[in-house]
Amino acid sequence: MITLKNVYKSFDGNEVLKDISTSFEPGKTNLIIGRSGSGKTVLLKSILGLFEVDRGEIWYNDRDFTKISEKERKFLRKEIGMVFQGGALFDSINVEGNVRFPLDMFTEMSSAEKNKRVEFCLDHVNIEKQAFKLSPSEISGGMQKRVAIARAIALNPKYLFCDEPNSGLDPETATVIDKLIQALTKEFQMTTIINTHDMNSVIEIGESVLFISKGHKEWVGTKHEILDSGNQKLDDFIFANKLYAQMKGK
Ligand SMILES: Nc1ncnc2c1ncn2[C@@H]1O[C@H](COP(=O)(O)OP(=O)(O)OP(=O)(O)O)[C@@H](O)[C@H]1O
Repeated sequence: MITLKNVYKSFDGNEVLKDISTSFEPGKTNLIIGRSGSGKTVLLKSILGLFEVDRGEIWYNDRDFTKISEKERKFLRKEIGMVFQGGALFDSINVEGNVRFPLDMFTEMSSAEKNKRVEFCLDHVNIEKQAFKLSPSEISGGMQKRVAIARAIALNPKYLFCDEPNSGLDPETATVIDKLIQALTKEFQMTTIINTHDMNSVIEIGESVLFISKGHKEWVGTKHEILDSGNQKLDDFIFANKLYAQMKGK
């Protein structure tokens, strides 16, 4: 569980996050949605500790990230997996090398143990053995995302962060990636937070959806509640997409 209490963040007097309090539960895909510039990335980076917040608390279970020492932060970071926008694989190393990378960096595992873990992770994201030796540029965009997910779960994280995980993918492949993240979240009981613009993701895997507008928390609910939220800003955001306007009869 990750819990935020009254989080504020500003840049040069420009308040980007305003009094955000919310929680993200384990075993669930927790989505953060909002217009471009609403503060989603700043929020994600603040939770990750990549930005220091001005005020407020960020709890990872019983640890307040804003209060713990740098040593404790380093330890906590090992419990976090990250899927970056665009995948961010290392192109100079092959598929299995990308997944082995965090194991080389952060564990004392033997070579055989690492091989086993790499195979386990790639198998979990349905990457076949023939692709293990290929370089990222030799595989499709959807496969690259799956390898990025395999790398993110390599250290068996308690917390998984995904920044626009299906950007640049066709809708069908995007759904495969969304469902894969959801399945892994359940299997490993991770607290997963996903930044997305994609209403299809909301409808597919929006078990908990946080809508932010101009840095404010506007609404939290499930995909089942979102079409009838009664929140005007959320309606304006959702129904800007004609398909959802039709679903609602607008
Ligand atoms: N490092 C920074 N320095 C100054 N201002 C920043 C910084 N990062 C973000 N901002 C500002 O914070 C606001 C929110 O940006 P953010 O990137 O969080 O939006 P977003 O909701 O993620 O948008 P998008 O969906 O387009 O990625 C913007 O006004 C942006 O200019």
